[in-house]
Amino acid sequence: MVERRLSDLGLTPMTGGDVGVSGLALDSRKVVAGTLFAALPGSQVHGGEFIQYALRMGAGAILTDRKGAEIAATELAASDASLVVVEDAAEALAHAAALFFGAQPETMVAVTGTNGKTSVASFTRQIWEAMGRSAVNIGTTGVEGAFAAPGLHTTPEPVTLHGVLAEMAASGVTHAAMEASSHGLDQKRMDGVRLAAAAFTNLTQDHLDYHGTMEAYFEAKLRLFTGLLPEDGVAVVNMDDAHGPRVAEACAARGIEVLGVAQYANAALKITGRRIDETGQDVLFRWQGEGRQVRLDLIGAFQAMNVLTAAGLVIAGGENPEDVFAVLPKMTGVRGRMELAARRSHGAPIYVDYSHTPDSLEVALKALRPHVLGRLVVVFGAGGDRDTGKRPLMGAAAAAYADVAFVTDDNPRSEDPASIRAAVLAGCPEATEVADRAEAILRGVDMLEPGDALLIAGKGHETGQQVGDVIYPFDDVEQASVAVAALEGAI
Ligand SMILES: CC(=O)N[C@H]1[C@@H](OP(=O)(O)OP(=O)(O)OC[C@H]2O[C@@H](n3ccc(=O)[nH]c3=O)[C@H](O)[C@@H]2O)O[C@H](CO)[C@@H](O)[C@@H]1O[C@H](C)C(=O)N[C@@H](C)C(=O)N[C@H](CCC(=O)O)C(=O)O
Ligand SMILES: Nc1ncnc2c1ncn2[C@@H]1O[C@H](COP(=O)(O)OP(=O)(O)OP(=O)(O)O)[C@@H](O)[C@H]1O
Ligand SMILES: N[C@H](CCC[C@H](N)C(=O)O)C(=O)O
Ligand SMILES: [Mg+2]
Repeated sequence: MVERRLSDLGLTPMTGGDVGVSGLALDSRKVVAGTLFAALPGSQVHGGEFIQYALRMGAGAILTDRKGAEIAATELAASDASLVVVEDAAEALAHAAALFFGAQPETMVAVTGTNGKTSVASFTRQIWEAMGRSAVNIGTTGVEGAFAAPGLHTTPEPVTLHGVLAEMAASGVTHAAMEASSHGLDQKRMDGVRLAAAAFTNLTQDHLDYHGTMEAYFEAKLRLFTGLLPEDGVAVVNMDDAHGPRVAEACAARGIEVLGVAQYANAALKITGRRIDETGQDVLFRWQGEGRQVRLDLIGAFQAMNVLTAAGLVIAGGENPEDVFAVLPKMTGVRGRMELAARRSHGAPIYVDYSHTPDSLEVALKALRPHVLGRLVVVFGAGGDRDTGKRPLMGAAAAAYADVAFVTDDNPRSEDPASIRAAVLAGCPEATEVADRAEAILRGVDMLEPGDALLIAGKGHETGQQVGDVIYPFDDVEQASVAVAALEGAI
């Protein structure tokens, strides 16, 4: 078993010796003899409350802040475990985890923003792979690519993160693109990652339950550029977004090179034209003033922005731009993002998309509109135990950009599903309420006529419907086919 001294992890004990620790844990329930337990402040409770249990399980060292040390003062005084007290225990843990596990892929990039992180991370990995690199993307969909692991968090906590980074580096992965969620940035989950580049996609309303205000939400995202990206790193910034120029300014103030991406504003990588067709789009863009054309088999202008943002990250990571542009036509859509899930026999398509914010619902519906001759139907809901303010705004987006809307459940979690639906319906009073998601999908599919299209929004790649603490198996893509088969009698 690997043992590392506290000093090798950048930690100086206040009491006790420079002991060796055999593992790291930020959850007391995972402590075994010899572990360093990091007692971090939480949103519900301070981890200091659990120091007593960690000590009972044989923790060799405790890392915490002054408050944590105060909470467990009696137990700590009675224990011979080493105690490290720092101002910011989460940050210290992130760096300690990076040192404990040691290796990470040589080239790592990160992407933040309200929408598009998973898509950009996946396209970045796809570009690297098409260029012959051993690459992964890490985020909402787990670890995908040359190394696979299931995901729990969009940005995993540092012990899990660095454990998996070291494993993938040992197995030969050299390139990784990861999602930086606002929770992850705020909780310093990825402070120990060495970044070559970082991207910003956009900022619109989400997660105000956690951050309180849009400004605090933005500040959390900005940390990627002001706190994590080193000065020799490159920032890839969507200059069309209202917050893009602020990200660029913050980078410039630190001497960080900015590579802008845009379709409207000025930028190094700029989309200048687009022709859409049934299966995708031909995109004209300029790179440092020179025009180019690329074919993308992806639906939606936003996907072209995501692909170019990924191209920017790969270029920023040191690859030759010509080689990068040459592989862009190979990009395939990300599971559950504008995925063609099924078709009625008369041709009407059914798309599944992970839009679960007001902006992404609007973006997804607008992206489909030019492909639809008849009516655009949407089935959607809003998650429980999440930002409540976004519910009527999602309703309003559906009312404005779809012709017919069904409001249903999407992971009500601990909340009363009917009141979530009522909050959504406040924004789209003409929508039809159908509590059961399978039934809502069936009704959406049933009403499709030739020329119509259905968007099933909100769950994307998810395979469960969480009601209370129970996750029932549920897959929108599968339900789309089930509905078509049920209606057309061909299972
Ligand atoms: C709101 C939030 O981000 N919560 C995360 C946070 O928990 P917390 O601050 O609420 O923790 P707490 O319950 O107050 O406990 C404080 C500390 O005591 C520890 N503890 C707790 C109980 C115990 O018995 N022993 C113990 O040691 C906890 O591990 C924690 O370190 O730290 C925990 C440990 O890392 C996370 O598991 C937990 O994620 C929860 C489960 C969660 O749902 N997070 C979501 C909202 C999230 O992070 N989402 C973003 C993506 C969002 C997006 O962009 O769409 C993500 O990156 O996945
Ligand atoms: N660049 C973009 N601008 C606006 N909307 C987008 C963009 N990219 C994707 N979307 C929309 O947002 C949805 C989620 O996309 P994606 O999973 O890539 O985002 P994410 O940031 O990883 O989300 P999460 O925070 O839940 O992990 C998509 O299904 C699509 O509807
Ligand atoms: N990462 C997002 C996922 C939301 C997906 C949607 N299906 C929901 O449950 O709200 C969140 O935790 O807010
Ligand atoms: Mg994601």
